[in-house]
Amino acid sequence: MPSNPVYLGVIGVGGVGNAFLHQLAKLPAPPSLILLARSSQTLLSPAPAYSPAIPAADWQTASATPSLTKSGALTPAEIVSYLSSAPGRSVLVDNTSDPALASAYPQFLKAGISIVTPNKKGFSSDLSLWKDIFTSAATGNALIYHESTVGAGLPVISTLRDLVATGDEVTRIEGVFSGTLSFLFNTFAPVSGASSAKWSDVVSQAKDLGYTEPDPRDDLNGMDVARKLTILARIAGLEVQSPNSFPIESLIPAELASLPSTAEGVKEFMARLPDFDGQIAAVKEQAEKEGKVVRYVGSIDVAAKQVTVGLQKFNKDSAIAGLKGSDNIISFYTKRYGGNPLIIQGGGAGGEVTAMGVLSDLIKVLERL
Ligand SMILES: NC(=O)C1=CN([C@@H]2O[C@H](COP(=O)(O)OP(=O)(O)OC[C@H]3O[C@@H](n4cnc5c(N)ncnc54)[C@H](OP(=O)(O)O)[C@@H]3O)[C@@H](O)[C@H]2O)C=CC1
Ligand SMILES: N[C@@H](CC=O)C(=O)O
Ligand code: NA
Repeated sequence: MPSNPVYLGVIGVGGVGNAFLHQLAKLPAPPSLILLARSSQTLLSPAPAYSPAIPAADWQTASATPSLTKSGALTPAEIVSYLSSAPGRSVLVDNTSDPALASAYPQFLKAGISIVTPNKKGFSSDLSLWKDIFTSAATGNALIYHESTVGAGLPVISTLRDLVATGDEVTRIEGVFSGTLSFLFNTFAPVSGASSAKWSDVVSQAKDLGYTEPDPRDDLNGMDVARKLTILARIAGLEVQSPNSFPIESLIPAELASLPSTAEGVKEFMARLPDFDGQIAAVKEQAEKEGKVVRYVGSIDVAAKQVTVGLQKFNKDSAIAGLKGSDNIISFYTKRYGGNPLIIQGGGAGGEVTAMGVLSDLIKVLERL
């Protein structure tokens, strides 16, 4: 056993969680995976030995291993207690989008458990939670990394933190922040060639490709973009109270806006969405008449303390109009970079690229613990 062993708890085995576990298994010396949970099941390495470890690549069959302990869902307090009693430092990887787990991060951090996550909820809900997370990390001497909360694995958070830490002045951040909405508009309203794709079909495709949030309405209503901008604005120094502090343009048809936030609600939404394909087709046609394409963008004007989220029309030869697939493009305007912004571009959604951001954060934690 290494002299300073690190123990790992992973929650969530969906598109991102599954890709993360497979990437983790390929590390030359992965930390010991001792807790693996999904919504209703938990697998544990039995205490007090915290051994054997759960095989990350074979997690789907691991629950049949007699030497591992199986249980239902544990509370955050039970997970804190289990991980903090491990015979070494421990790290929680939250691959869910659960707000309740995110609001328990301070408990983990105060107990010295570091956190790595693509879950935006902890960093983009009330400002008080954001502050509590970072003060709790300092109190518990724990680390917290969340690169994949913006731009999936693209180095967006680390770049912004580096700009700020080195004393640059960030004046504006703008671009395409949603892999789902990028894919939808790039497919539905491409710059070259005509597309006969129906909006609702492309939404189903984005869901099947693992680009959407667990509830795709969180992408279509602009909230996912608003959460990402809230995170970036806070790192840039703005005290944004919540993602509802600024107007957000929703692409959800008004008739479907009050469906419940349940699995049945998602099902009904997807089933009825084709009835409203004409609404977004009209937006596309209006842009076409002007020789433009429509795209969903966001921007933060740091000096004016203003955040905007919504549709805009773009000339067909612009960088934003020409994006492909699920690409994000994020431009940082700063004092040092002057009129030519620092630009980050590439795939901004999907299990593999998001897991890469989570795993690279974990590697940083392992190096720094
Ligand atoms: N997909 C992407 O492209 C990107 C995703 N992200 C973020 O990554 C996170 C995961 O996304 P994704 O993998 O696509 O989502 P999925 O819906 O595919 O997976 C979610 C997983 O979380 C589990 N889960 C949900 N709630 C709980 C809970 N309370 N306790 C334990 N497990 C729970 C689910 O359990 P069960 O299996 O039982 O249903 C499932 O395994 C989200 O926060 C998302 O915003 C960030 C960047 C890009
Ligand atoms: N649903 C999100 C996933 C990444 O954050 C998106 O489409 O960008
Ligand atoms: Na990122």
